[in-house]
Order: sequence, then structure tokens, then C-alpha cells
Amino acid sequence: MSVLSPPPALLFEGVGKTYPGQTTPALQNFTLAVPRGHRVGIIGRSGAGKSTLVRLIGGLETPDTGRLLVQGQDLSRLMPAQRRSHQARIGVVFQHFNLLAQRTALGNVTLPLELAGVPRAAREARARELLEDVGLADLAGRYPAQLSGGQKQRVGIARALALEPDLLLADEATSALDPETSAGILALLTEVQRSRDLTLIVVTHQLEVVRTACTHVAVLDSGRLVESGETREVLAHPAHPVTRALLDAHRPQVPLAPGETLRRVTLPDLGAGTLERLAALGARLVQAEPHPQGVDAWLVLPETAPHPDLRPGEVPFPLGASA
Ligand SMILES: Nc1ncnc2c1ncn2[C@@H]1O[C@H](COP(=O)(O)OP(=O)(O)OP(=O)(O)O)[C@@H](O)[C@H]1O
Repeated sequence: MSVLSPPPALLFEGVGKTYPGQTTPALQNFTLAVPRGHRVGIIGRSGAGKSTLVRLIGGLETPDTGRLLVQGQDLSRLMPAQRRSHQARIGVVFQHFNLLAQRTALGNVTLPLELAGVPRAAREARARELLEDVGLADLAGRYPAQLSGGQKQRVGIARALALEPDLLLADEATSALDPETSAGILALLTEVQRSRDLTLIVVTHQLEVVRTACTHVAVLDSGRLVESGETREVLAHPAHPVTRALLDAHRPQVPLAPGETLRRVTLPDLGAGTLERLAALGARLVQAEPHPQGVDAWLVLPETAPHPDLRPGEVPFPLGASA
């Protein structure tokens, strides 16, 4: 790294953590750099150590060994007041929203601003802007009980953005939502990350969440980092058995004829043009779900067919043509 390059948003250096009374570490020699402006998924099965990572990032736990640098700062070495101001640079979106039932959507979003001493008029104006950004301008006066799960999570995202964090940590933020609502929330998180140039960390046990929202992925198992890299690369060529198991868990059970293969792809849509091009390839659509860039689909197709994928900013899947 050059002396002029900014420090990574997060840097775990050989971090180990064992809870009191336990013999097995929750995290072991965990090393990972999260560059600023990336969208990184941290995925693992139950007990892999994800919550422990979240607690470390949030400053609720400190490493037993190694160190964790947030924007280049070792939080465990800061005085409490400095640590708190650093922690305010991290916005957290929770699985169960953690909204205060007795406060309206607006009241929930103003809360961090209130605690930071922002005057009433300024905090209300800011909270209204944030609610508008997450698509809830009309629902500012509703209480959490009057909102759907997706709407509650939008309030949670607005609240997490209130103090203009550099880093947004989404902790199983869509696990309590149905697939369609979940896709909307992931699209919002992606949009927020891009428009505000944040670093987004998505902690999840769901591979689809990583595939949909993250540029990079780190796979955690038994407290260890077992694989990491660009999401597309890791998912296309998973090297570790845990990654392969996570991928296989989503494969639809369909019989394959000799010479056929099952592929997960992102299609622009399921319109007549797309279906015609799939048919021209000899591809059969076996499962489809909404995706921020179109449709997430499982196809059965000849092993020799070109990869019918769509990447943002690239020419949509070159099917049927000479490619
Ligand atoms: N407060 C605690 N005291 C003792 N052991 C703990 C504590 N919290 C977690 N552990 C242990 O640490 C290991 C990692 O747990 P962690 O909660 O970080 O995993 P996880 O990946 O978040 O799992 P899940 O997806 O089930 O929440 C597990 O073996 C767990 O039993």
C-alpha cells in the first residue's frame, strides 16, 4: 500500500476471540482487509463467527489477539469519548429492525441525531430527507406497528444513515423478510452505498444476499476465513467445501440429461425476447426470482452453451449471436 492511499475501511489482522468459559475460539487468526467503497459480504453457516465479527466491528467486544483497525484506527486503543465518535461513523442495520415502538418512523430516525445533540428543527429536516431517500416520505408519522417488514427495514436504513456514517453494516438485514421484499431492501442498500460512496458490509447466512448485493465475499467457517475474493469469481469457482455446500443448498433438484448442466444466471427480464434467446440456446428455465438487475434464474442448458449472464454496465447476455 502506498503511503498516500487511504487505510482500508476495516482491517482485521490475525484477530482471535474466545468467549469466557469456552475452549473453542469463536474467531481464529482472522485476517481480512475491506477497502473503502466496496460492498463485502461475510457469509457463514450458523456458529461460524458472524455475530462475533459484528460485535467486534460495533465495539461491543475486543479481540483477544491480533487487532481490528476501523478507518486505520485501533478502537481498543482509543479513549472512550474518541471511541464513541469513531463508532458513530458506523451505521448498523439489524435483522429485527430494532425500532422503538412508541416512536413514529420520523421519531426513530431523529433518535441518533437527538443523542448527538442536533437541534430539533435540523434533526427533523434531516430525518425527513432520509425518509424520502428510502421511499417513505409519506409514512413519517406511522408507528412501527403500522408498517410492513420492508417498510420497517427502510426506517432502519434511514436511521443508520442519520449520522452520515462511512461504513454501513447490515447484520442479517433481510433474513426476516420474504424474497421480494428482501430484493427491494438489497437494491436500496446497494443504491445507498453507491450514491453515498460508503463501504457496505453485509453479514449473512444467505448466499443469494451476497450474490445480489456484494462485489466481494469472505466465507467464514468455525471462526476461520476459508475463502475470499470477488463474488463472481468465488461463486463461479468455489475452492472450499463450505462455499460449495452453500452454493449447493440453493440448487434446484432437477434431473439432468448427459451433456446438460445447471447454471445460475442473472437475466435482464423474462420477456418474450429473453425467452426466445434462451430457447435458441437450448436452455430451459427451471427457477426464477426477482433481482435488482432483473431476474435471478436457474437454467438447464447444454454444457457447450455460452454463459447467458448479465452484468451491470455490460452488454446483456450475448445469446444466439456469434458469441
Ligand atoms: N456470548 C457467548 N458466550 C460463549 N460462546 C459464544 C457466545 N457467543 C457466541 N459464542 C460461540 O462462538 C461461536 C461463534 O458464534 P457466533 O454467534 O459468532 O456465530 P454466527 O455465525 O453468528 O452464528 P448464527 O448464524 O447462528 O448466529 C459459536 O461456537 C458460539 O457458540
